Amino acid sequence: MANTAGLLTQQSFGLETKVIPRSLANFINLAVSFTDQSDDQVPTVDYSLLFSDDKNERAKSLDHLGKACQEFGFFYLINGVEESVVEAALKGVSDFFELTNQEERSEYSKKNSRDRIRWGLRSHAGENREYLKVVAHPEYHCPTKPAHFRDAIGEYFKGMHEVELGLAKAISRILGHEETYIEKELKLKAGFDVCAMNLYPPSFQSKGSIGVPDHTDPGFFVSLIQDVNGGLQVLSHKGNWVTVSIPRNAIFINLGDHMEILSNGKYKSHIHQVVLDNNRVKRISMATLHGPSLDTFVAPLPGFVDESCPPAYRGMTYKQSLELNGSDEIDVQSSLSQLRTPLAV
Ligand SMILES: O=C(O)CCC(=O)C(=O)O
Ligand SMILES: [Fe+2]
Repeated sequence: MANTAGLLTQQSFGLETKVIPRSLANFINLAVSFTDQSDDQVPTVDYSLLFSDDKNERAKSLDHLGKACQEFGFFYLINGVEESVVEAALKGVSDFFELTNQEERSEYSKKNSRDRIRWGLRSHAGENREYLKVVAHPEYHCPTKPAHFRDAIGEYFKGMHEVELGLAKAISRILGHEETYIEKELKLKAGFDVCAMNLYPPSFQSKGSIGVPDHTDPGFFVSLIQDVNGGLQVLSHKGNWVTVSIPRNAIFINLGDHMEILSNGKYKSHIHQVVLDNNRVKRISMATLHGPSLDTFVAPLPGFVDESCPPAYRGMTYKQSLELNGSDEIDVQSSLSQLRTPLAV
């Protein structure tokens, strides 16, 4: 049997793969930073400092977040959601895949384009994962089995929604606006959030080494947690694939397509992929795509557009952009390449 959610962490050292206790994750992450290309070390942002009463500390951490958004587009967030809530959510997802049988899970296979819960099993050369997608916000949908699954992931969504509003405030300030600017522009209080809970390899076997092919995600940002490190890679500004090794008590944040559109390309949505490790390690991830409300018209904001910087993206509602390629809302597929105008860089 593979590892239990939240107990073990896997790190890759060169060609060798080791499974290590989660409690050693911080230490190992430090060790890895010496062997990684330090230029591409993922920044860490302390959520609590963004709202510090100490003016200097707050200004310093807002500046750090601004740089993380502009120079990376992704970062580890600490002190956002309590570790026990994250652990319980991952355990809930693990239980969903372990304590239900495939027939029960397949009840959530595609029924129609308005599905609010959807299960799928992909096992071919281009994609290898089993997933459960649920709409987490503005209404929360979730299978009722196993017991505690709904509550465990519901607590995580509640915490992450607060963090989403907090990050919107912080980024609004960084951009020189009043703090509810992004929240209002994206109508985040009615924001459309979808969570993809993924199991790799699907049913412990895969056909090929790709878990999820390279892609970007729509929305404001994606928050991601995982039970073992290794597998998720993000393409940095410098063109390097960086392995996402989430420190203990942190959440990985990757800006989404609609932040790139809103900022007229100042903040980029980054390509990422999941690479499997020859079926040797079971991995669970929970990727939540935090989006604007479905009726929000998203286009580059006036502050990012002028004569020397014309709009590099076409505007449309979030719903239209999710359906542009014939996908359903719950698929949360990117349409960024179709939204870029010839002026995009
Ligand atoms: O499983 C992961 O680490 C990432 C999954 C992902 O990128 C997605 O569901 O959009
Ligand atoms: Fe993704």
